Amino acid sequence: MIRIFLTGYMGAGKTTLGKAFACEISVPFIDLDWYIEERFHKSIRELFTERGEASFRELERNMLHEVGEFEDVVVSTGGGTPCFFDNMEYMNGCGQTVFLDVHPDILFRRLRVAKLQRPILQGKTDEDLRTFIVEALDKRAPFYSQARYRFDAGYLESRGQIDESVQRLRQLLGL
Ligand SMILES: Nc1ncnc2c1ncn2[C@@H]1O[C@H](COP(=O)(O)OP(=O)(O)O)[C@@H](O)[C@H]1O
Ligand SMILES: O=C(O)C1=C[C@@H](OP(=O)(O)O)[C@@H](O)[C@H](O)C1
Ligand SMILES: [Mg+2]
Repeated sequence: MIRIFLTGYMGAGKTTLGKAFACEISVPFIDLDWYIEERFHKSIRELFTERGEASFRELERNMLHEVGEFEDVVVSTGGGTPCFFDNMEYMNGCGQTVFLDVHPDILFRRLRVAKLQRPILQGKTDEDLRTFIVEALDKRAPFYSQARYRFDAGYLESRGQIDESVQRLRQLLGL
């Protein structure tokens, strides 16, 4: 049985790599954000706005427990998932956890063009965004570092790099 959780900051590549990796090893893929959006018929952005973050985190935990029961699955979590409740402990208890480690400069480059979909980054100037990423990584590091594996996901800019990363992840996990 294969149950893998990909964790890491926004823009680390959890969705991109998770999807390609699951396809490569022929295991169903679940992106926790998409799973939540389908279940509630709302975007993550709407759920944040309507309920507030605390309530979003509760439903995120509930949905994590739901997908954590699936057998043979690659799950891409949301960037904040490991940092609330005992979510990290839960994931370590039922599957293999991977922290996608990416340098803040690369995260900044990716997120400045993809911040609209992410409620937490809304309305930030470039300067704000850079500082915000560095500070958030500092706060979240104690959670991400509890993942069993650490993977350098700084190379996802082209199809070729994604393929190469998929193979590297495969080796890391011995699959
Ligand atoms: N070459 C690139 N140039 C700009 N943005 C990129 C590039 N590659 C990926 N991104 C962006 O970086 C983010 C990383 O991918 P994603 O898999 O969504 O990360 P995560 O799920 O960890 O938040 C995406 O939002 C994507 O739009
Ligand atoms: O870091 C966070 O707190 C969040 C990350 C997002 O997922 P991605 O990391 O896939 O962008 C999404 O769950 C939500 O916007 C909150
Ligand atoms: Mg994602």
